[in-house]
Amino acid sequence: MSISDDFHVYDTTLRDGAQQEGLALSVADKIAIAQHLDELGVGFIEGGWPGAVPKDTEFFERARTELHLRNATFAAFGATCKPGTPAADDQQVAALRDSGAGVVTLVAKSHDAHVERALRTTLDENLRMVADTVRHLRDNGQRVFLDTEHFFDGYRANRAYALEVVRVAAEAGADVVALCDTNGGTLPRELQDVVRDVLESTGARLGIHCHNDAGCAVANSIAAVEAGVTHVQGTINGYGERTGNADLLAIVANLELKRGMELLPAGNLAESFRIAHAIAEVTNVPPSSRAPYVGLSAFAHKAGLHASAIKVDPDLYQHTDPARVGNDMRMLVSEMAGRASIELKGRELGFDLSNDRELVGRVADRVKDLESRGYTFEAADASFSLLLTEEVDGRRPSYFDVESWRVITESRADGEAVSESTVKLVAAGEREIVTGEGNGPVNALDHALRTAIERAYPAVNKFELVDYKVRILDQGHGTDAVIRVLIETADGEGSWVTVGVGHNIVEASWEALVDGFTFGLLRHKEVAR
Ligand SMILES: CC(=O)SCCNC(=O)CCNC(=O)[C@H](O)C(C)(C)COP(=O)(O)OP(=O)(O)OC[C@H]1O[C@@H](n2cnc3c(N)ncnc32)[C@H](O)[C@@H]1OP(=O)(O)O
Ligand SMILES: CC(=O)C(=O)O
Repeated sequence: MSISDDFHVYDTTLRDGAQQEGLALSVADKIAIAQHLDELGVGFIEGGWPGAVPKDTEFFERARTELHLRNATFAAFGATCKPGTPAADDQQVAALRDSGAGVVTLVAKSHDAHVERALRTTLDENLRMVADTVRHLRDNGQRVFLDTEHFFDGYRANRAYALEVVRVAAEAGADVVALCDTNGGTLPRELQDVVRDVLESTGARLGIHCHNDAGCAVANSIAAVEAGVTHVQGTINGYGERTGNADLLAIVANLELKRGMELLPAGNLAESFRIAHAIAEVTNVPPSSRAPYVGLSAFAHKAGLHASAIKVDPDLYQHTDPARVGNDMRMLVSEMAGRASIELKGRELGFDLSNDRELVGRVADRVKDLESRGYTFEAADASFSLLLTEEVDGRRPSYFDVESWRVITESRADGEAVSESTVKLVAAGEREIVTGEGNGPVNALDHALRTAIERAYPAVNKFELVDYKVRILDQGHGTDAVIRVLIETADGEGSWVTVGVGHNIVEASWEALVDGFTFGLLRHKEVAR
């Protein structure tokens, strides 16, 4: 049974979410996602369409033994029986019956044109298919929910018939009839009027299933709840066919935080950020940084004026406390920063700048100047931290003095190109002249630099370049344009990003590389020698 039957949080990531372009889930992926969903505390997990999609059939088989759900109940999704076929003789209905799922969610036509043109049957036969299939599964001891496909378009075309489908399903024993905005084109006020009418006309328990084609899926779902539905469907990260389904985490956060409803087990809303990102890892679809509540940018502040108000009270520029969904407020330092942005970012990085107005102003001016030359600090916290340390201490943190570096790339007879670099520097009083080889110039410089300083600073062996991004800044200039390089370095416990800018891609990379190593040594509390 679900946590509370009064209100259903119904997740369809594994079925409708998997209908998203570019998303392909293995059975193991589906099992991993189901575990996350159960941990989050949704009431129902729609696992797929057994009998139609072989992977989904296998998922239900394996789920029976491999998953021990604490909060959720599995729902198997599938269509009503075929026209002219009794439900008891329909093979696909049999697969739903045999899936072992406690709930079967049937999809049924409720739009007359779909019945006549897509299903190619009569309106009465469709009603028979709905009633027969619901009764058959109920007799098998399963709970039945019914998704009324294209309900809102169907209601517009033929209200009496759309209502009749809801009535017939409820009378046959469907616990919930979910009204589907399948094409996602309905707007909130109209949707709310329709939901109210269906509730009054049929008395059935209603649910809502929205798609985001008009950008209104979450708003429509909330509007439906406000009109009286007690079952809401959606997907994590809004995955789904075309523009996606309603984002379930945004719906739940809105209802819990703004309507005072208790939908997840106590405290679990704060797991939203972690679970949205963990599921994105499994789907291998980069999470949208601008997703409401759980996006990395959802509570990131860039404008100086915003920061100055946030310094007084974060609520002045945030609709809710990010901690309530497990997210964090972040200050972005850029050309749009003012003194308050610098002060708050400094605090985030461990510097108390509150009493040094002049220093903060100087840092803001330097950031604006550097950004006008192509640097970006909002993505390169580590370079900003070095800049700040330089202003606070009066000198840039430095662990080695570079005399010179050079790199050549050679194309060999076998067609392979390899790079070789030489780095000359002084570290801990010793002059080092080191060569490094690599499959590219940055790789060769990385090898030479770490070899040159590893004797003085062994921590450098933990550093690894995990990401490298290049961007041409003034695209009109072609190959002599200004280049920006962002390098992400990791040490097994965390990662940091540094920036370099130059007309030469290797020069820009070298600057980012040196900053990356310098910040890493600072992070490891190495003492400059
Ligand atoms: C709105 C939604 O997202 S609903 C979920 C949709 N999901 C999917 O389609 C994913 C899984 N689908 C599949 O694996 C396949 O499409 C299947 C197995 C369901 C059907 O495959 P096929 O039999 O090859 O036919 P096809 O894919 O062309 O589907 C159309 C058939 O389904 C029938 N059909 C469509 N809707 C329904 C319904 N609600 N109830 C019963 N039959 C239906 C059509 O009448 C047509 O039948 P016909 O071939 O006998 O004329
Ligand atoms: C059932 C379903 O996924 C829809 O109508 O959109």
